[in-house]
Amino acid sequence: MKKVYKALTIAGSDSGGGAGIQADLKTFQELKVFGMSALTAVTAQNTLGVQGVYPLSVEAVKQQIESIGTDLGADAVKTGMLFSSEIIQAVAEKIKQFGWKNIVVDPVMIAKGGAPLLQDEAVSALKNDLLPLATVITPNIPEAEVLTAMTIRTLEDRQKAAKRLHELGVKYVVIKGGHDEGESEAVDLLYDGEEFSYFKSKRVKTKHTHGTGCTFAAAITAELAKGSNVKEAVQTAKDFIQAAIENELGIGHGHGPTNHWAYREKKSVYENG
Ligand SMILES: Nc1ncnc2c1ncn2[C@@H]1O[C@H](COP(=O)(O)OP(=O)(O)OP(=O)(O)O)[C@@H](O)[C@H]1O
Ligand SMILES: Cc1ncc(COP(=O)(O)O)c(N)n1
Repeated sequence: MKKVYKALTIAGSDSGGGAGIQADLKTFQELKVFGMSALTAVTAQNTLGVQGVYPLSVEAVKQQIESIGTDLGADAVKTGMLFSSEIIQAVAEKIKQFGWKNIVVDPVMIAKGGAPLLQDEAVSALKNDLLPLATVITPNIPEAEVLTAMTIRTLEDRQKAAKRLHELGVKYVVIKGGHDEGESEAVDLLYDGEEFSYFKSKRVKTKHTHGTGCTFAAAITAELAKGSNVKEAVQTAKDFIQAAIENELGIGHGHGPTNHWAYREKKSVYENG
């Protein structure tokens, strides 16, 4: 029988469909991976901002993961908005219990509009409990600054931050360059503990970048689930997010979502000649 690859996202719901579990599940589907989810919080959210945050109980989070772990299993796991230290500890415990591999941690802290999606005191739980289990971590520049307690201005700063994150036990560190706005290219840096690799693309001038981080990390997760190595997975994720940003949908009145089906359409153009 044909192997079905499966990925689990442990994250918050974005009612607007551009970020959070919605972005993750759409991305998994586009990359032909069966998507499953454990919700940590429900947000009332649209392209204009976050109107409400409703965390779930630790018990509810644990039980969802338990339901998946005792039946379906997962070839890769992504974490997104985790909200509190209690939820982070429960997630870490369950990942260990089921012996899951290919763990992608997107350390979501603040939504683009400024709404906090992680409590301040939860940063140490993230560092101490979850990062040692992570295969890949994908902070943007502000998140990397919080996790390393350093200011990041130059590429050398980013390299230094990546080394610090690697010391916390993460195998591969990707520090994304979406926030490096003065540049004409969007450059993501990957550190594997020995060397740095750079993934570059043309920076798109657009305000429709809601959920880029979630989508990028979900694409890495899907590719790891299918057996790609981390470098290959990051390259596919970079191509996926570039297509999703370039082919904007232009919906909503604020910062709109990216186009999750653009990569598939672009690929089929190539494949069909
Ligand atoms: N304007 C842009 N043009 C091209 N690529 C971009 C642009 N903005 C972000 N990216 C890419 O999108 C991915 C996500 O990067 P970013 O730094 O925006 O993450 P993020 O801030 O966590 O996203 P978000 O918080 O919006 O979900 C990276 O691969 C980055 O290079
Ligand atoms: C539920 C949830 N998870 C993650 C994000 C981050 O995405 P962004 O920074 O693009 O708003 C979000 N807005 N909502």
